Amino acid sequence: MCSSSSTARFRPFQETCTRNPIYMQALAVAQHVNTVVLKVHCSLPFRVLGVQYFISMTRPPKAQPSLLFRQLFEKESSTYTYLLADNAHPDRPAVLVDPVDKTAERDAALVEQLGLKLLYVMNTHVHADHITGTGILKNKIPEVRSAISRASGAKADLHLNAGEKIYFGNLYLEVRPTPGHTKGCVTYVTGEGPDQPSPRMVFTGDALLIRGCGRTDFQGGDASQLYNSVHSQIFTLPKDTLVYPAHDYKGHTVSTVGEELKLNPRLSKDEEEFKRIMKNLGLPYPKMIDVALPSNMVCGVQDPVAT
Ligand SMILES: N[C@@H](CCC(=O)N[C@@H](CSS)C(=O)NCC(=O)O)C(=O)O
Repeated sequence: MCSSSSTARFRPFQETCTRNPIYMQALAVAQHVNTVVLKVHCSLPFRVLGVQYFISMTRPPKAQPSLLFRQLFEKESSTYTYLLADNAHPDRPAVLVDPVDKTAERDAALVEQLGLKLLYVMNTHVHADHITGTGILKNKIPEVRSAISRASGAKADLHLNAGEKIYFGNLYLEVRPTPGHTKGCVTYVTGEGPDQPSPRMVFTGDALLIRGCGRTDFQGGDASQLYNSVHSQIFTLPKDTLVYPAHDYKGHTVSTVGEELKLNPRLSKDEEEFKRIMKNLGLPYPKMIDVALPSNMVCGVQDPVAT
């Protein structure tokens, strides 16, 4: 609301700007962030040299965010599955990242309830601890295409290469190679630009976990490679980028690049220290590894009768 103070004297905008360094500073800040418009007639009153000024900041209308986003959990393997869709597009096209066989029915039902058109089921890598839900989803929704990195060596409808953009409506995920946990690991990052989600979101699979990272002791794992993958492909993203991993064992749901750069107890160290930590993890092999690996090399169960 505008002030109704009778003592206030109003000066024209030009005059106040050129005569008053505080206004000049405020204007510089406003121009810097490029979203704020200064006016001299409303809100925040302040007094300089006995003259009452008023300043208000208004944001221009922002484009409606069109991303529909769901983080879903499978408790036996502590796996996160992510559903993303372009809500503003008439078809509401969608992608699923890292579904699990045990919760594939739930995911398919959610897609249907929300009226989405599922285009791709995208895996970040060949998982060793659970069977992917990709095959089951393909059986339930025949138009769906499975996707995984070419480097994984797994069978899929779509083999992804570094830098590729996977579109769902006007939104997209960019493919970034992040080997080290497995040789074919990739990370998916939401698009860059005014029409894409802000802040950006990164789906890191097992390369980067919240306050942790994927193990490097099988499937072509390599600690040095993982360290360099995360530092070059993930930690170079803006600090406010939201980090969504494929697993969490401690109840975390989301982090940021800035938070992990500073607080990740493994990846915030130098490479030599990181390699020492990874060598001494002493984790038992995943219980499901012998059934999960062969199944995931063909993107999961292909025949519903066999489930
Ligand atoms: N106990 C679980 C497997 C736990 C495990 O090894 N998780 C992997 C990701 S799935 S291959 C991992 O990289 N963990 C890193 C860590 O620091 O925990 C099971 O038996 O399935």
